[in-house]
This record gives sequence, structure tokens and C-alpha cells, in this order.
Amino acid sequence: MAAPEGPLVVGVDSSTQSTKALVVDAATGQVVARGQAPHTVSSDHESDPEQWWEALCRALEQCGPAVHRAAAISVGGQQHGLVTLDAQGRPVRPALLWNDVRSAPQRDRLVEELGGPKAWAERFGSVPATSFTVTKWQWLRENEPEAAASVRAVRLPHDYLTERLTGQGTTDRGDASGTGWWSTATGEYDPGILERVGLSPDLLPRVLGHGEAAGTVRHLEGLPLPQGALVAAGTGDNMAAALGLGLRPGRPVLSLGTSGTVYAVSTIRPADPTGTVAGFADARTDWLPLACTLNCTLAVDRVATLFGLDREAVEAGGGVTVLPFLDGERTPDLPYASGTLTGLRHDTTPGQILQATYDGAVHSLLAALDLVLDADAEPDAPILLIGGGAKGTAWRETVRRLSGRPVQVPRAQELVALGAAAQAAALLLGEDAAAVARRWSTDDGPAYEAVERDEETLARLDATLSGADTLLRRH
Ligand SMILES: Nc1ncnc2c1ncn2[C@@H]1O[C@H](COP(=O)(O)OP(=O)(O)O)[C@@H](O)[C@H]1O
Ligand SMILES: O=C(CO)[C@@H](O)[C@H](O)COP(=O)(O)O
Repeated sequence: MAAPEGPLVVGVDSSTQSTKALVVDAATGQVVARGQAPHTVSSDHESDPEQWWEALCRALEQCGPAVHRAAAISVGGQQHGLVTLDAQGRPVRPALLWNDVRSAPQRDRLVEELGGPKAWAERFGSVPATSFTVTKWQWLRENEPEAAASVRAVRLPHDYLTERLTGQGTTDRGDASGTGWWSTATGEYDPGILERVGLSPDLLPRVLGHGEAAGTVRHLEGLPLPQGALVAAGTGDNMAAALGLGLRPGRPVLSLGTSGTVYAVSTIRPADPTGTVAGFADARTDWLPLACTLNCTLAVDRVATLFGLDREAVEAGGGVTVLPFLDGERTPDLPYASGTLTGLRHDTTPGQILQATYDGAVHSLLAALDLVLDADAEPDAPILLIGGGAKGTAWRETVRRLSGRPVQVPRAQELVALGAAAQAAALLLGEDAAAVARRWSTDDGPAYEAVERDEETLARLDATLSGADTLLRRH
């Protein structure tokens, strides 16, 4: 490996399943060292934020001596999670994560009470899904009032980690746009919704401006980072990946991880009244229309495990259809749904059921692809495929077959952490983060031509979804 040319920066991805850290040469984008430590997620989708901090320290330690020379760091984190802290800055209870659907009744009431879906889309950019922080806060108030009353600060996962580094309560517009209490129309916390859910704005972090620093690393026992290193604002993991790709408007991204996401950068503020597209802000000054599924790689891995199959052991053919909504679903909006399997015959093979699970997971994402792209987007622009699933052949081939579009798989695998590193480098060098990522050529990777779209499978999935509607909505 060539000796690094520039100063070193650290990018962190604190996602649902693990924390990943990269030490990156700010001049070239070369990854000098990496570390990863797992998280525990309970069956009701909660995680202890203290554990994220310990995982961050462990991932940084694994990076070895390089991390001691880092001049700047930034944290990208799973979006939406409700982190509640007491007066000492300790978690009041485990964080409620983005894929917990218990707040569906609270969500329905909040949408209704604040003027319905159209009013939400216009004011906040999004009709909240049960993932959104505001619905979780309302759930906490109704179900654990004593815990809610003892809360002295409310944070998102990346805010919590950034604050542990700097001692300052900060966030950024990208992650703030997934709370449901930050208005994309005004660029500020919305006093009306905060009053409605009994949350004082004093409990919320300051939203940093584009390019503003969160602070510097303070002296902390056991943290292998130099005191005084710059800390960039950080952002939500999808916003970080968009930065990491140096994404320009019109390029669709499909991310296959714990969540499935499909998104694009846009210069137009999104406001989808159907709620399919969340109108997030990006980590710069643009927008990130995005649709997200709760069931992606873990659903496929679960089905493979049930049959004792390798995740690549798919078989074509058969008329079986799987709607893999094991955790309820957000896209389509079916929080009470469970997984369904139809079309089973005597000759159906386990490999066909596995392939049908991939098909079901990809179908939900592709249904939103055109909706996240601006009307003038190039219809044949390749889909950028990222996330852990992008390493898999079965995932890639399913996306090609069901989209009918060319697909490009960036060689760089940790795009969230790389985007956070680009944000840290941008702060250090006084550049734009997306320009830094473009200089690093992070989206380079093999391109796969378009194949004919498998209309038959898509039609079967559409028909199964509409046919099973009553079943999927049953509480
Ligand atoms: N070689 C591979 N082929 C297909 N899928 C993979 C491969 N390696 C990891 N995965 C999938 O990637 C998922 C993790 O993706 P990742 O993007 O790291 O998750 P997160 O959303 O938590 O950041 C795992 O659930 C696993 O199913
Ligand atoms: O809820 C969303 C997006 O709105 C998810 O994409 C989360 O941000 C979780 O991300 P991963 O852990 O799957 O990366």
C-alpha cells in the first residue's frame, strides 16, 4: 500500500447491525485502516446507545496506529432512532430504532391531527412513517410516561455519538429531516408539532449549518483519537452514502442493507402526499427523496437459514411469490403485515422460494424508483448498487432482472463511512464534501448492462400485493 499523501481523516458508519470505521487519506481517498464491531438489537428493535459508543471505540482501536494521527472525524448513523438522555447524559432507556413499528397508532393519530398527509408533506417534506422519531417519542409518552418525564435531552444515533466526542449537542439538517419535528419548508424545528407532542425545543440539539464543525474531540479515557481533532457535523447513514458517492441529481441509488433504500439527490424540495417518498434534506444544501423498506437483507438471510441454504443458492422458475414483510413494512405502508408466501406447489423447491424472497424485497424498492427521481432524470442512468447486499450475485441479478436498467456496483464497499470521511476531509481542507468524494472516484466499479425486464414476476407480485391487502392490514 502506498504511503498516505495527505492528512488522515476518520469516517464512521454506526448502522443497525454494527459500527464500521475507516481511516482515509484525505488527499487520495485511499483507505489506510478499517475496523468493525457488532451491535446487539433486541427482538423488539431496541439498542443500547452506550453499546454504540463501545463499538465505536473498538472499531477505532482495530484501525491501529493510523487512527492516532487522524486530524478530523465524522459520524454517519442509522436514521430516526429515538435516543433519550437523563441530566447526566446517560440513556434513560434503550433507543427505539427505525424498524420498530410499535408507534403505528401514534403515527396515524399525529397525521390526522396535524391536517392529514398533504399538510405533513408540505410542512415537513414527509408524511411520517412509523420509523420517524416523532412517532416514537409519542409512543414513549403514552406507554412509558415516567421515562418520558425524566428525559433531559433527545438525540438521534449520530447526534449521540458526535456529542460523546465533542461534549456539544448538535445535529445536521439531513438527519433532522427524518425526525418529523424539523420542517423542510422553514429549515427549523417546528414549534407547532413540538408543542403537540410535549417536547421542549431546549431538549433538542442545535442544527449545524452546511460545512459547520460540531466541535473538537475532547479528552476521553479509552478513546484512541487525538484530543483536539476536528469533528464534522455527521449525518444520517443514507445522506452520508450520498456524500460518499459524490452523488449528482438523476443518479438513482439502491442500498441493500438491514434496510433497503432507494434514493437520488434533487435540487427540488420533495413533498409526496402519498407518503411513499420521504422528503429528506441531504447533508449539503440539496434534498434526498428516499423510499425505505424494513425487510431487505435480513429477510433473505432468514429464509435461506430456514431452508439451510447458502444465500446464493437461488433457483429460477415456479410460480411462488413471497412478500417478505417479516418486520411489518414501511414501503408499502403496512406496519401490521407479516410475511406471506403464495403459489406453493408439490414441485416448488427451497431455492425457488429463496429467489422469490429476493424478488419480493427488490420489488418493493423498485416500485419507488421512479418516484425518487426528478421528472427530467435520464431513464437509462445505471442504478448504483451499494450496501452489504451489493456484494451478492443473487441480489445484483435480481435488481437487473426486475429493473431492466443497467447496474453499477462501486468497488468502494463502505460508502456510509467513506461519505463521513469525505465530510471530515471537507471540513479539514475547506472543500465541498461531494467534490472530495468525486476526487476520490468512489463510485468507480464494474458496470452491468440492462437485461430485459421480467414483467411476469412483477405482475405476479403486484397482483399478490393487492389480493392480500385485507390480510396485510389486519392488526
Ligand atoms: N457477500 C455477501 N453477499 C450478499 N449479502 C451480503 C454479503 N455480505 C453481507 N451481506 C448482507 O449485508 C447485510 C449487511 O449490510 P450492511 O449494509 O452492512 O448493513 P447495515 O444496513 O446494518 O449497515 C447483511 O445482513 C448480509 O445479509
Ligand atoms: O430508516 C431508514 C431510512 O429512512 C434506514 O435506512 C435507517 O437509516 C437504517 O439504516 P441501515 O442500518 O440499514 O443502514
